[in-house]
Amino acid sequence: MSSYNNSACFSEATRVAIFGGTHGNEMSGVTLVNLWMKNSAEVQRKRVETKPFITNPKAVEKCTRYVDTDLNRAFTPENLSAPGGDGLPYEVQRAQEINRIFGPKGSPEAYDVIFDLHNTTSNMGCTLILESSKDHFNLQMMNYIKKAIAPASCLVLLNEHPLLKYSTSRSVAKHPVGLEVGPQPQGVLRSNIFEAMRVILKHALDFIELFNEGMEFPPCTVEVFRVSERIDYPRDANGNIIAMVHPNLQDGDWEPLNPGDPMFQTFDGKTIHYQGSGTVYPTFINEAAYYEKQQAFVTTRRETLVASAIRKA
Ligand SMILES: CC(=O)N[C@@H](CC(=O)O)C(=O)O
Ligand SMILES: [Zn+2]
Repeated sequence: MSSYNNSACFSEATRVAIFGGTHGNEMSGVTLVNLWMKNSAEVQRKRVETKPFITNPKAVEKCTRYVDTDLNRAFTPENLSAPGGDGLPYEVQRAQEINRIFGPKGSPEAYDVIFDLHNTTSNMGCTLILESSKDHFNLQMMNYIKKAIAPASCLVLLNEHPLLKYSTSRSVAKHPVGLEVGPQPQGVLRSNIFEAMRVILKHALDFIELFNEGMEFPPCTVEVFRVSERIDYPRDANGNIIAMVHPNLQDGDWEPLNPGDPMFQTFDGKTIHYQGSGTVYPTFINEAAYYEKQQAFVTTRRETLVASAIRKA
């Protein structure tokens, strides 16, 4: 019997996957997953079967983000149902395989939880990425992880923007969780970033184990940063970049950016100021992989979400 009025019930989360190499040049996730594929003792729990998995082996081999197209944008209904077999782009074929193994996306047979490990060149620290503000299981997990790693901090980025949301590898699972840790250059391993990622995974798996053992989690609140706007670099008529991230903004991920604050610096030294309507919290500032996506940073707004009590059905 539940001790709370409105507990949300979920079935036991026994099928859990850890994805690395969704982007083949993000080395902490690639390295941790390769390590756990050799010996998975560290990521197993009594009531959880954890499958470490390299999602884009060809990109890992070449140490590039992707081969044909970004795998972490490829899990659309169109791609997942596209006929064409060997004629399809490599990552679309791979998305279909991953959907067969860990999905099908949106079905009761899908994996319970998928952790997808990423690194960023931005100074974001530890960031957990959620795709839904209504997934109370994931919100409770975020609360647990934040408490477990304190006084170290770990922020939650919520991407449920109608236009800026994309079809991730982890979206195949019932409860998708992205883990983004930086700063770490592409193709480089940094021990502090690697260890931070490893610790978050430990707490996340401990949470799932406690849930499966029948622990009931009381209602709580979770501070999240909701994706609001994509900001591109200033460009000339030919589409070439004419300014860089301003030194005041560089490495200032999660720090408030107010209207009038410096945002870009042109090559001839002029400052371009932020023109928004209120305080925002920029993140993914100067991420290397986002030059091709015409994104200098994203703005977010801070909110507090309420998670209901949860327990095992
Ligand atoms: C730098 C990087 O790859 N970030 C991830 C974020 C995510 O997993 O949602 C991406 O753009 O796919
Ligand atoms: Zn990535």
